[in-house]
Amino acid sequence: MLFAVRMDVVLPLDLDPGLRDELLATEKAYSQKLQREGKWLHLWRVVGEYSNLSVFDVSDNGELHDLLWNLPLFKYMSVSVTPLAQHPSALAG
Ligand SMILES: O=C(O)CC1=CCC(=O)O1
Repeated sequence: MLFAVRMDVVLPLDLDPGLRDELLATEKAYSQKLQREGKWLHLWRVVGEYSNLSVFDVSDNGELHDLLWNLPLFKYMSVSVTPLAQHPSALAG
């Protein structure tokens, strides 16, 4: 199942710089592991915002929920999820 996910990140201004660096490094490693596993298909920066648009390929809603819940930055994000289906006019699926 494919899902488009938008993540908007807001880090507290007073977040300890060491903790911030550690969180970002952990987030990067986590996302790259899921990309290598073929679960996180696309990861795009939204121009001008601390946000990304991503596409996930997972088995069901529960797997997506768990992947998102375990994002190291999850507590600093707003997340919106859009389930995707094939478009009948699409050349590539
Ligand atoms: O920077 C972001 O958009 C948050 C994020 C998601 C995966 C990652 O590595 O950073």
